Amino acid sequence: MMIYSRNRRLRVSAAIRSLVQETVLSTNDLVMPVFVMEGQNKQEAIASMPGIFRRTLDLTVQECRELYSLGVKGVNLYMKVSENLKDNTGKESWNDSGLMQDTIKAIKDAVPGMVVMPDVALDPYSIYGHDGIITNGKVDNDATNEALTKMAVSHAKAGADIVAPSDMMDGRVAAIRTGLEESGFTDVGILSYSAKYASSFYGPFRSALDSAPVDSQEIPQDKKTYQMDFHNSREAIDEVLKDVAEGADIIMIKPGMPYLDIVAKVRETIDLPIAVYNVSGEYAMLKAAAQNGWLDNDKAVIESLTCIKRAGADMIFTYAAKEAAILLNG
Ligand SMILES: NCc1[nH]cc(CCC(=O)O)c1CC(=O)O
Ligand SMILES: [Mg+2]
Repeated sequence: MMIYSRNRRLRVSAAIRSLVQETVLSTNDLVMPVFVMEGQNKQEAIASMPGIFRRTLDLTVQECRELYSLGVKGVNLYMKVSENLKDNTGKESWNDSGLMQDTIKAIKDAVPGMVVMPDVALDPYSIYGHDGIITNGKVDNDATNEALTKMAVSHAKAGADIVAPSDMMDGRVAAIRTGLEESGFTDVGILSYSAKYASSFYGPFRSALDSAPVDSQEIPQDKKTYQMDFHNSREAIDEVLKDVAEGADIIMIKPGMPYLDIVAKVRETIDLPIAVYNVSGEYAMLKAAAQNGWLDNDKAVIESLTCIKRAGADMIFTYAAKEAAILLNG
């Protein structure tokens, strides 16, 4: 039997393979999450995320300069909030001279071209470690939306390009959009974490910010009443379509690697840009294996990010953004 059609013909040389490549990762696809803390000229390593640090504002700005010169054009900001500033309402989050607001201003001053995307969620500011205000032992959806709106408007005042709500309250995109329009911030975009799952892969992030739900009988011990159930995928489409209708500019799916079926499905459904979050636990797994010599770090980084793009991501939030940019720049 003659075989006329041979797929291996297009794999014969590196040059042919490069001509037929469907998906190519570039620095244009990368967004770096950064952790900021109070103080000056200090950085603290995060044990469960090798290569990742919490930095004070001055060092964060320096890092943003470096990222931008490597071609990373977006940063996603998270604050380590002092215990004495935490309460149930999260009101420090809309303090116009809070650490987040100062960080946004400082980055936009030093690196104006950098797309600054602050995280909009209450957990780092909450004494309970929840993404919402607690009323009678429950996460109060509508009260939380009011807080998130104040927070997003305060970020916009500080100069944020795009606000990124990661809380999973219902109706918060519409609330935030209305707040931004009413305050005149018509050009500030919303990147909505639309399909965010209650995931065990967020563990290293929560230890980086000390933001896990606190151990108490009075409050839910997990985030399952607002983040999605990982058994479900059709529900993700419903979440995404609602956020599109409410005025989201970019939608996010999170986590990344174990959820690429969701990314592909959403890609077929909507035409807005899709962001995917390659989360802390995914990063930790890869680093742990690489440190043991069980995986080739550089190859695994580029492969995993390229595959996330292949599934349908237009941009990837990843702790490997800097090292990937260095590798891509050759
Ligand atoms: N609003 C909280 C938030 N924003 C980003 C992450 C996780 C990111 C990561 O694991 O890298 C989390 C954790 C959570 O929902 O508990
Ligand atoms: Mg939703």
